[in-house]
Amino acid sequence: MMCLASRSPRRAQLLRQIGVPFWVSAADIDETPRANESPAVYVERMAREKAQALLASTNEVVLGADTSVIIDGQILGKPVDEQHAMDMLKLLSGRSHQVISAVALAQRGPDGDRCETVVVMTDVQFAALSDAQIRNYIATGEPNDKAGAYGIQGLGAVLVESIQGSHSNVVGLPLYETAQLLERWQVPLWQPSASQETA
Ligand SMILES: Cc1cn([C@H]2C[C@H](O)[C@@H](COP(=O)(O)OP(=O)(O)OP(=O)(O)O)O2)c(=O)[nH]c1=O
Repeated sequence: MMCLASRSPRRAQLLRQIGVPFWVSAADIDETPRANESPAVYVERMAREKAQALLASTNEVVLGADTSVIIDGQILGKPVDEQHAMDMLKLLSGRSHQVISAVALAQRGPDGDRCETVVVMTDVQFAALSDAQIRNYIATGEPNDKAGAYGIQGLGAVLVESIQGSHSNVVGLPLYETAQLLERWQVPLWQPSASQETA
């Protein structure tokens, strides 16, 4: 059975949505971007390192993923505190930004490790937010564990005017592209036993 190398409840739910059976095991990796590393390269490297970190402990296919918000060439990860969340939401207010997610599949093999990645970008147009709206949103606690300090799948839907591209990519796992990758690796989808919780 596939291993999901992620502590994100969103990623687990998205995988269940498409009926992929999996178990969860996550390792800690250093998530610091390298000097002059482009956002797409960084996000892809993070997905790969999250998956590869588990190859020492399983022979199964491992899926790792990473999501970052990009604005003005800057990579926004998760806010470290409320001030940081406020700064991020002010920056996003009234503008469009990119959400980049990468998915990596990795597996040990007799002839060496295998790894394949896919990187997906979605444009997100934010509404113009008042300071009071930003404060109220932060007070809900939703921004805490999310790249760019918002969740499009939750209360944050109110802040998003429109998107161009994949919605699941913004939530943390681009389902169409992930399914294509899984099919190439012959990992089964649409298994009834895996999708019960979201049916
Ligand atoms: C932009 C956006 C991000 N997010 C979340 C998805 C990711 O969980 C998180 C980005 O952080 P990540 O570092 O990509 O993932 P994670 O630390 O939550 O989980 P793991 O590394 O164990 O896989 O932000 C949303 O849930 N909704 C959104 O609209």
